[in-house]
Amino acid sequence: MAKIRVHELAKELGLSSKEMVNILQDMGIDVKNHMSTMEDSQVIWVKKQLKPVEDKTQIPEGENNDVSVENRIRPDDRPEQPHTSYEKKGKRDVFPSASAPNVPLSAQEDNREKSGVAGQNKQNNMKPKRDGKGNNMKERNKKPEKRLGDRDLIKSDSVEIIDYSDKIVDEEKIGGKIVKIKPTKFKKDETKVEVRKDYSRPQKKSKHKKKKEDDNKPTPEIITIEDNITVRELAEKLNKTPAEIVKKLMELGTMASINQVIDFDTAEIVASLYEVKVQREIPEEEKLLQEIVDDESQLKPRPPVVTVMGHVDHGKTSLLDRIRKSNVALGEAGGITQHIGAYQVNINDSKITFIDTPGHEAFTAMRARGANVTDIVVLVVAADDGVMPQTVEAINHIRAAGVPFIVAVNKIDKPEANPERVMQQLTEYNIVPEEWGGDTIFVPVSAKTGQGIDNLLEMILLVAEMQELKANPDRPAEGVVIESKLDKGRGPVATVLVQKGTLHVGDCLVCGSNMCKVRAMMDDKGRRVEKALPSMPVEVMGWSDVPEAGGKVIACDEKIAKQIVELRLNEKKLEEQKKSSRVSLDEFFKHMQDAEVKELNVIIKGDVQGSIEALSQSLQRLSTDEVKVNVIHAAVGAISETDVMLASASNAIIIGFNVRPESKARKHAEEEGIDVRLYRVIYEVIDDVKKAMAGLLEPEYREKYLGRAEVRATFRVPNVGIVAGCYVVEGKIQRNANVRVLRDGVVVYEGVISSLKRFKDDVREVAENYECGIGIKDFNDIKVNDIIEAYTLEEVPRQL
Ligand SMILES: Nc1nc2c(ncn2[C@@H]2O[C@H](COP(=O)(O)OP(=O)(O)OP(=O)(O)O)[C@@H](O)[C@H]2O)c(=O)[nH]1
Repeated sequence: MAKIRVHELAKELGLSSKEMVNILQDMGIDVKNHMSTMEDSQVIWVKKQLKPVEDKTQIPEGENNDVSVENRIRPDDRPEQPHTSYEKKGKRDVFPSASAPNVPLSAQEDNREKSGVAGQNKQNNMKPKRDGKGNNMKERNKKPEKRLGDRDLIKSDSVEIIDYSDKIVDEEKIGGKIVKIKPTKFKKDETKVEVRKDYSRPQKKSKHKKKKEDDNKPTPEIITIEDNITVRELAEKLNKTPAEIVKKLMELGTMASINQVIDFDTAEIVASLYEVKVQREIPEEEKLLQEIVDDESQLKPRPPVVTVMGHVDHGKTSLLDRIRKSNVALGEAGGITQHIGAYQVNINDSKITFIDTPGHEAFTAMRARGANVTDIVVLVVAADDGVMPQTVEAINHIRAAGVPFIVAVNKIDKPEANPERVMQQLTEYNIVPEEWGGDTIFVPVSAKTGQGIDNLLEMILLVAEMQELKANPDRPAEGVVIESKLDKGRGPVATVLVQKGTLHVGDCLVCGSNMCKVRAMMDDKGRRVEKALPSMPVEVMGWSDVPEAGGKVIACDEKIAKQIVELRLNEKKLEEQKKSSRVSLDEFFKHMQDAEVKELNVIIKGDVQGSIEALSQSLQRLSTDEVKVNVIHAAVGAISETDVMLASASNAIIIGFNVRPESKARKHAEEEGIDVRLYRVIYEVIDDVKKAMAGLLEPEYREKYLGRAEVRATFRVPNVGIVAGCYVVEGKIQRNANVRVLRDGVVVYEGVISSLKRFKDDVREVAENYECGIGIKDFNDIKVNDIIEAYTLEEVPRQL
């Protein structure tokens, strides 16, 4: 049965997959997601429903300047039809029908008869059956126009309808075949329409075969599978033979052997062919550790977690120190603060938690590990220096994370301070102060004198209030490791920022493949504490090993913790064997086809601002309806480790234009599997990205010269052809090499070696100054004195 996937149909109709799924579900068609498949008859019906009504003048010029042919709008020149609720203005019906939908059925019938398409109509019990027997062969053999999406429909030799309904109220002509449609809802149980592609007479089943089928176990209604399953296992679950499943997969265009592993989505599609629902088996870890869903009523306000970012020397550390010390100076018990990676301050009965490691390295490193700890960012810009490269870098990091921020204009005590200039400069990055009509809070401060610090803290609380930051304190704790170290006296120690629940001494924690029975906890002032509430940083002792910074911490039962650690250790081993699955330009198209990626995030580093801007604009202009190119960061300078971290956190590729990665960054990129591409010509970048978007990015090949042989004699070998008796004059000749035949310095043929022999023996290689017999595939015009040049093609990785 011809199938079309929802995302294919969406593409054809110029809709996003999500829109298509929604529309189909609204129409009552049973589709789960973009990978779900639809029957021919459903596709035709849907297309009819989505038929546009406007004429070509309604298509705005340049509305769709998409490069892909499928997305180009073609005017619909059919008669006007009534609007349906699913009409899309400006989108053409890409399935031009030969039949006029508004023409009465009888008239269509006539047309068909005239065109000789319809053949004998057979009444088969209550199933009106229409086939093409006796049809005009010309019509049948005529190659229909090929269009994406309906290729399967066209491919069929004939289409036969078996409709159990009383009345057929619509029909469609496909590639010379008539399909009758009953436009009822297409929910599986409701529809009774079956479309058969096979035009041959239905074969009677042999009694023997029928009996065998009867013996078969019934097809289950629902099966449960994990993320992957072998074809054999799937067959067992579906009570089918593995061969049948292999065949089904082949029909779907997937060649799989019985023992091959297929993914969940593919298995789901196969199962849907038998109308079997598929449930995902819950992973072991999820079974052990069920996520606690907090009820809205249990949530209580929690302090905001703040990170300070900005350009080097603009005063991040000074500001953090000033805030911490001024807070201690306010007479808090506990005395001198100690550095544990984060601290809390009290302002008017409210608390603010500051992450004590300034800069976007820490911020993005956390995010790269999936830990979004920051609620608010304070962007420090020195009033005497203005916006600098790292300021811009920080802005991009903040935006990529989608975190609200406040601008602290620092060093206002300096005579040369010019806060207005900072405000002006930031407008270039769409950061506009509130007093100028924008929505960003700017606070002038001096970390040196303490001026404006209280105001800054109040503004932080204000932003926090607007965010309504809440957490449930009455549940087992969850948090994140901010810093960790191996302490000589105390063993492995980690600063944990509690995010949900309350952490108690004596709790059992897991973090990665580490466990901790909390022995003792210290707050940021070095005092022992028994418990830690949400947004509170505490130093935790009792770890089995040093947990990784950025690691997620979960409190649970000790027995469960042990099982989880064991599971994770096993997974870690498997992970190491697997290759990283990060987005690379080469793989982008594959992901895109799977509709996993619709956005290509790009980081651009270049030598001069001008070329970066040009490149950035050109790349963004490549965005189409389906694929968006996002330049998440563009800056002057070498590719740094933080760029790699940002790429890792945002699943981006890095484009270096006339710059190289720093050696640390290169190493990091390799470890993380980040695609770093270096270019010297702008159009090459654009070309590659374009190709990746169109799925055409081929690896580059470089020719590697092997050697030359001179033809000294030729022999005719029966059943083989002409073989050249040669002498290797330079280098070597390899059996698997590509060759070109040179005659008087001119290439007369290029091909591959079909045989390489030393005397009577087949050999893999013949070295310089040896004789050999060379046969060239599909080439017999070899002559004495010809030169055979051998070379191989080496794939040149496009990365780095
Ligand atoms: N006059 C004046 N100097 C300041 C102020 N804030 C910081 N400084 C000085 O600026 C210099 C840099 O301050 P830091 O706090 O180290 O800056 P940073 O941004 O943390 O720098 P890195 O840690 O190197 O990125 C130091 O000499 C500070 O004393 C301020 O408000 N006024």
